[in-house]
Order: sequence, then C-alpha cells, then structure tokens
Amino acid sequence: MSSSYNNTVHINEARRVAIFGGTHGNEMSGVTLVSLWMKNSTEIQRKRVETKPFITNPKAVEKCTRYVDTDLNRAFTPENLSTPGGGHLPYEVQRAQDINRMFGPKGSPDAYDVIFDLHNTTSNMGCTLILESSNDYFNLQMMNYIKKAIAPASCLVLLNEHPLLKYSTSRSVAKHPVGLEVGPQPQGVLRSNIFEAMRVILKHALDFIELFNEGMEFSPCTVEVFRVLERIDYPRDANGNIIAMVHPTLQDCDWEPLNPGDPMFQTFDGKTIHYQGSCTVYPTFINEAAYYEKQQAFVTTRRETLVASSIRKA
Ligand SMILES: CC(=O)N[C@@H](CC(=O)O)C(=O)O
Ligand SMILES: [Zn+2]
Repeated sequence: MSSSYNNTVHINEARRVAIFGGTHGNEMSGVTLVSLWMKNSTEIQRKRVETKPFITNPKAVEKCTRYVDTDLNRAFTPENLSTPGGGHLPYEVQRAQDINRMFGPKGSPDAYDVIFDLHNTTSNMGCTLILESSNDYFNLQMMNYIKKAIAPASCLVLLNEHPLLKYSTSRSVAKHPVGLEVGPQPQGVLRSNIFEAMRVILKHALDFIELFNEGMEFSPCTVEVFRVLERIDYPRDANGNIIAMVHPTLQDCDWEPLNPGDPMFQTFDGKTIHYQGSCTVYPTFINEAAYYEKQQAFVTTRRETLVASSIRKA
C-alpha cells in the first residue's frame, strides 16, 4: 500500500481469490455452495479474477461435524503453522499447514489476495461480514460496495480486532481476509433463504474485485461496523454447569441495543439476570450452538464508523 499526493491509496490487484467452505463441516450453506462451484464455477468467474473454491475441512464435512480434532478456525497460529510432526499432529493442524502452503504463506507476498470464508450461525444475525482489521481500506471499500449493492436488504459488519478475543482464522492466510456469517440456520441444515443470501453477497463481492482490477477508483467512504468488546459466558454453578438460558427478551435480538439493567439470562427457576455493564452495547452471536464449548453465550459490540480512503489499483 502506498499513498500518493491526492490521498488515493494504491493497492495491488486482487487477482488470486479463494472461497472457503466447510471450515466448519456442519455449516451447510458454505459447504454446499463451494461444492457446487467446484463442479461448475461459471457463477464465480470474473475476467480479471482467478477464483478458487475450496473445501477446507473435508473430514469434518464428511462427518457433518464442526471439526474432528480441534477447531480449524482457531488453528492458524504461528506455532501451529511452524510445528514439525507431520502425521502425528491433530488433523486440523495438519490441514492448517496444508492450507497455509496452498494459499499462503500467511503474512508473505505470495499469499492469496482475498479469502472469503463461508460460515453459518444458529444465531439470528442475518448477513454478517467479519473483518479482522479496521485499516484495510480494500476490505472497507468492499464492505461499502456490498452494503450499497444489496440495499434495501442489509448486511452488517462485525470487526474482531480484539487483542484477546481475536483468533487465528483460516481466512487469515490471505492479504485481505473476509468472513461471511449468515444465520439463523441450525447445524447440519440447509435453508433456502440463508443459502441465497450468502450467494448474493458473494456475487457482489466478486463484482467489486472485478471493478477494482479493471482500474476503477473508489471514492472515500465511511462504513458502520460493530466492534467486538467482550465475551459473555452463561451463568454457571461451582461445578461449571450452566444454570441459566438466554433471556426470552434477548433471544434472537442480535444487533439490538442492550442497556444497563436489561434482562440478559433466565435461570432454570425463573429468575432474571440483568446486564450490569456501564453503557449500551450491541450483542451478537446470541446463543450460537458452537459457542457452548467456548463458554460464550454472546459477544457484546459497540457501533463505530470507520473511514476508508479512496483506493485504486497500483
Ligand atoms: C459460528 C461460527 O463458527 N463462527 C465463526 C466466526 C468467524 O468465522 O470468525 C467462528 O467462530 O469461527
Ligand atoms: Zn463457522
């Protein structure tokens, strides 16, 4: 990235793009779309983009489970990617190393330009794009483009650059990592509305990259994002067992304001537990099935407006 006198940021052409499905083998929209595109890629082809659809965790897809040994979407740590051990390592660690060789190496000039990683959530989040950095102008301009293209439908942007809660995703191998999370959809289930919503987002995302590669200049813009603040666990007893559920007035209310004092959990004996924070937050990933094992009932976020400079191909 370099800045010229008129503040347009010049960014390398995004020629190599991958679309990952099956990072979690029971999130069926991505598994199904990517499998379809591996058989016939007409829909994802663009003149100036080489798009590679890829199933990242085939063993988990086969078993229709989130993962086999360990969560692939947490496995792309520098330690994992550099550990020798070959066939003795957990399956997903081996897979992370393979993916890093094919699409990375992570952090190097040889890495893929863009990776879209397709996920589903059991939470009522609608279409959510997930970013890992607030200063990637290419991705911010892409978010702005997609939001305008799908209007009056909407998609929100979740920004996870929290020092402790950020994790080492499959897409993090790319220069411009983009997560796409669409819900609500149960694990192992396909719903046509969710499938189509995901497909439309991908179409606009690829159109944006094509226009960028053709040399179009994108004017400065602002993007509303929801920044990850805090992980909230379920209330538990001394043995670590869950003693309450997401409160009925919070369930399915992803992205809606949660104010200090608002109901948050309901214990099995009917007591309400209230949110004790000091300011209004926007909860999301509310009651995500995969997060029980991660001790997370939901995450809180705060609304922010990010600014992206004008960009153009270098
Ligand atoms: C429900 C789910 O799997 N969500 C993804 C979110 C992401 O891709 O950042 C995950 O936890 O890996
Ligand atoms: Zn997932």
